[in-house]
Amino acid sequence: MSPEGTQLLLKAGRELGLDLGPHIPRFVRLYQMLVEANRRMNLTAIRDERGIVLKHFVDSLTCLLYPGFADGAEVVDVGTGAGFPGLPLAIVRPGLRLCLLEATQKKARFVASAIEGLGLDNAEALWGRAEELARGVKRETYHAAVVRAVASLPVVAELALPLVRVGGFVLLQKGPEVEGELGRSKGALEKLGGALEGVLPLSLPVGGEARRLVVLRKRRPTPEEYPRKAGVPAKNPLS
Ligand SMILES: C[S@@+](CC[C@H](N)C(=O)[O-])C[C@H]1O[C@@H](n2cnc3c(N)ncnc32)[C@H](O)[C@@H]1O
Repeated sequence: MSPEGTQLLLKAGRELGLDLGPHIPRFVRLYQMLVEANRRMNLTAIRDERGIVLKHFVDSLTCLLYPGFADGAEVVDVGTGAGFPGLPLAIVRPGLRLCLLEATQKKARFVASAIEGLGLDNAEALWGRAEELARGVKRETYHAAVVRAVASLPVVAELALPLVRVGGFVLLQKGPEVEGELGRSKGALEKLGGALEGVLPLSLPVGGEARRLVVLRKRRPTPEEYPRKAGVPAKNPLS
């Protein structure tokens, strides 16, 4: 990463109230690993330095504007792709324990190698589908889930809420279009044992793009029939 990229990251971090100074070596290393991996495979669509800094690193860190992440919490990142938002969260918050879940094997392999390369002992990569994990060993295991750019709200709710313990939360990183999805998701949330806790509007540092953090609270155990089999939530969203 160039000196300009580093300065941009520091400035954006300050706008979020974060001192990223101590974490710069890891972000530089992650940047290098992403650029190198993108030469070999189609890992991420955003490939320019400014885009990686603002749209991947900083956008991921906006999750921390929600004050609910307590040290010691186990957090699952559902559909982490190349590691977002999970890797930046693991870097900046060593007290959290991140599980980065991804259905595509080559992406999960990249995330595992990034965790090793960055020396993160508070993160693990998991290759699998959320539906299968939530119907098995990881059901109602996590204190929280984070989800960015995976699917519409009812679909993501069915993937993430069953993985979270009663009392925990799901944080969805969304754009302003989520306002339209909210009205159509009440039935799905009710079926899954969840409820909308709130929507936090924010602007991405530096560029000012509009974002929304949507918080779902897990109120009751999710009925056994959810999530439905792998692929069904996306094909036939709950209503
Ligand atoms: C558009 S990418 C976004 C990746 C990352 N969250 C980000 O914002 O950069 C969506 C990812 O979710 C993964 N995914 C979709 N459905 C999934 C499921 N049911 N279980 C696990 N991963 C899933 C896909 O393989 C894909 O890598």
